[in-house]
Amino acid sequence: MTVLLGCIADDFTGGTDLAGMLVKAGMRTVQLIGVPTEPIADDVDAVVIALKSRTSPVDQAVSESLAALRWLQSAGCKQIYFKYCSTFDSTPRGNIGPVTEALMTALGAEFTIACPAFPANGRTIYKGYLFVGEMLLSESGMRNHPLTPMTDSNLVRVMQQQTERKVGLVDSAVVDQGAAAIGERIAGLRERGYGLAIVDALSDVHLESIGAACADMPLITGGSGIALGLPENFRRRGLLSRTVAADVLAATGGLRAVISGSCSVATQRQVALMRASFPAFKIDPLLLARGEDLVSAALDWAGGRIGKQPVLIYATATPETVKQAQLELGAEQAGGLVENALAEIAKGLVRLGVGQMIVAGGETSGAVVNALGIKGLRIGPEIDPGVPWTTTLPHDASVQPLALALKSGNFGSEDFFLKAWDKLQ
Ligand SMILES: Nc1ncnc2c1ncn2[C@@H]1O[C@H](COP(=O)(O)OP(=O)(O)O)[C@@H](O)[C@H]1O
Ligand SMILES: O=C(O)[C@@H](O)C(=O)COP(=O)(O)O
Repeated sequence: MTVLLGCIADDFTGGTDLAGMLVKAGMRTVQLIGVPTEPIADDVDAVVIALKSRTSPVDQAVSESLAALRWLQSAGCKQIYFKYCSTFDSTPRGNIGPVTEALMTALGAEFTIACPAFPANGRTIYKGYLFVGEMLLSESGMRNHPLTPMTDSNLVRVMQQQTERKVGLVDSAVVDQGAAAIGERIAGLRERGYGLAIVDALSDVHLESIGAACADMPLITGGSGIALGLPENFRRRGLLSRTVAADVLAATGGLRAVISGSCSVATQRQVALMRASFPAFKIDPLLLARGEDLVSAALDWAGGRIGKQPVLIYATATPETVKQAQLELGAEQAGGLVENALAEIAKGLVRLGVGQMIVAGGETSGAVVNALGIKGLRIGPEIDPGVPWTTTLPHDASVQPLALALKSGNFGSEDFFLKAWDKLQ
């Protein structure tokens, strides 16, 4: 088996976002949860190893990323991709800079790019400044993120704080001119001692040009956007088929459920719409803290209702309600209580016969995937930009695959929880 592209993602939903982009562009892709201990299937063009390293201590993020790199190198990968968030989520110390630097050193890479742009989801970069929709990153909701508040939109500055290597810029005027011009600018930067460049991108055409310009780089770093242009590089070299369908999943069946622990604006709208016409059960961290057995209550409730239509179990709440819970319990304890409860509920739902499940929220997805003991996911068709359907890789041939959609808090249209099922066979 030779895997063409090896990817390291700093969280689980970010991993499926990237994997979905690769599948959309024609690469058969699996996402592995952590560094695998067992061999993977032969029919795979790209592997994403999903870590939970976005906010872990720098040393831990670096050592886990290097362990992932070693596995990807042993699988024969021709190029390595480090995936982080399209809003460049990181603390001033890292982990984007230190992990990038460690991967560059291990790969002997003298230069790489950093490009979190994802225009389809409103993340664009202009003159090195990251925009979220109409707003600068530092004016968006990300300025209040509990773990990685982003208060500077200038990515050259942000990245330079996190790395010893000199950080430059490939601006949109150059990117507009296409791959050859980007390559020339990069060569110029390298001559002047730069080791990294933030690359502007405002459109998918830009992403494709950037992908083409990076064909020979041992390491690429970014959000999922620039993955759009990479498969074509492998096709041009005759390494990737133009005809094999990449998004085919094993058939799944069973009951349907949505679990939501995300309190992001997009998820709040999605939960409100689903609650209006489907059975819904709310998880309140304050009741959990008082020792109420909401896991059994939710499963008893679901057992009586779940059938032809999906059910929703959610902790999603407004910022005021979340703040109140955090004041009483502490942010970490409130989050942990909810994550544990939702993960136990996910296990119970599978026992009840759920075979198709949507999970909303990055941390929530991590908790659910770990509780279900999932080792890997085969990536299928896109539901909305950044969110594909996946099916669990069988760890035992007798176990039916589970269809899972791991939705980043900020992704997906308002009717995401209603329409997603139509994309399953
Ligand atoms: N009602 C609530 N009160 C306090 N914390 C909550 C509540 N609902 C969810 N949470 C916590 O908020 C965090 C949401 O993070 P996450 O799942 O990553 O979503 P997103 O992708 O939107 O950031 C989780 O730790 C979750 O347990
Ligand atoms: O690049 C992105 O925006 C996403 O793939 C991502 O990483 C989102 O993280 P969460 O919001 O924590 O799910």
